[in-house]
Amino acid sequence: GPLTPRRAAFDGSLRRLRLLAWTEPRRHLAGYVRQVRLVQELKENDAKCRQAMDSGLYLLFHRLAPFVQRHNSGYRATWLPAAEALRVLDVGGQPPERLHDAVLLDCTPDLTPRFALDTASCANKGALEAALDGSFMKMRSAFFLLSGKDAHMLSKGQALLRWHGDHRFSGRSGRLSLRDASGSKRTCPDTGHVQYPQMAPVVIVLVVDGDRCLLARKDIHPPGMYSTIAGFCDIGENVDMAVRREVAEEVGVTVSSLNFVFSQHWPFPSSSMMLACHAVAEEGHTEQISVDTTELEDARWFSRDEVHSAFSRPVPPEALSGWAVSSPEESSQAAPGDVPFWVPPKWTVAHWLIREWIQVPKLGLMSR
Ligand SMILES: NC(=O)C1=CN([C@@H]2O[C@H](COP(=O)(O)OP(=O)(O)OC[C@H]3O[C@@H](n4cnc5c(N)ncnc54)[C@H](O)[C@@H]3O)[C@@H](O)[C@H]2O)C=CC1
Ligand SMILES: [Mg+2]
Repeated sequence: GPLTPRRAAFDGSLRRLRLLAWTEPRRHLAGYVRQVRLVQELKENDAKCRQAMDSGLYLLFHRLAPFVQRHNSGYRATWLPAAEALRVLDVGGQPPERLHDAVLLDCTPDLTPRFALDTASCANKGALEAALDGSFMKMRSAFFLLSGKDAHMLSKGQALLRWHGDHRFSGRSGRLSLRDASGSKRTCPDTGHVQYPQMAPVVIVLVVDGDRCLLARKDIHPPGMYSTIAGFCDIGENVDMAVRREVAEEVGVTVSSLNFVFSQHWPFPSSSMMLACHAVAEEGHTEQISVDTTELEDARWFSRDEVHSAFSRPVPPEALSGWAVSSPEESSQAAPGDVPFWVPPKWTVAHWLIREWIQVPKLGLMSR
């Protein structure tokens, strides 16, 4: 029969997952309404948005690489005031009008608008880095080195800047389309056709069968890492259809029930909306996994104990740096088998889906 997605109501444990969503605490509710309404106004009013750029805060990028600074023993994202952003443009030999290339991200509780600006027009990246005392880092590295909040804002900024770079021309007329002041849409000058920034919906699912869960790896993954099943939604599908199809396609297992758990924006390789679920394997269909080897290198059942010990082992650093790879050439060269089984690092949906299952023993039975 049809699957019924349900919002899982795990007390307490779901609160930790909210770390990934960055919703404002309740006490700021009235302020929150003012915040979102201001953002909406800036999206609709070009003159007001350009004016807001003079007093905004900026995250800088260079050819989509986010600017980060050393902080304590790690790194942090840096919000520059408009005057600083203008100084950087000046160092890069660019006129102040370039500030208007920025895209609107959000605004702070004290109603300061925040933007992302790509300094790609400044050819000398090194000069900018020297002037700023920091560096432009590849997103794949920055995402895992920063706090969750910083990683989220950088991935949002990069996603929006990338979208503009990839959608410069109208799909209707082929002419250069025009962005609005906030960067929240592009309009075709001939036809008036409007395009909005897009995310691709992706389902990601931890399939469980009693006391074991199904994990898989691709050949581009670093050695030893097994993750959850994931796949892009086909056009016209809902979440349950996509989960059911992806699991059947990739590992030949059918699932009988499904809990939607949470969602996350994922910047790699471009913008995805990860819809994270737990699903229960259909009884009698769990013994033979048939792996689609065009997509996966291996898939197998892991016991709760195996997964538990994977969480308690430190992740090898070389494995971590190879995690978010996009092509086999980029992936780590260590031979498989050298590294014991480990799960994807924090800030990944896969990590939280697996952790949640470990911490809530009855999870797999919730909607049976
Ligand atoms: N944050 C996390 O924990 C994880 C995130 N992911 C992400 O989920 C996404 C989907 O996972 P896959 O197994 O690669 O998907 P998948 O199983 O759908 O296979 C990828 C193939 O789908 C096709 N495809 C259909 N629509 C597409 C679209 N809009 N963009 C790109 N390809 C599309 C392409 O032929 C592509 O080769 C990836 O972007 C991956 O980075 C995957 C696992 C864990
Ligand atoms: Mg897949």
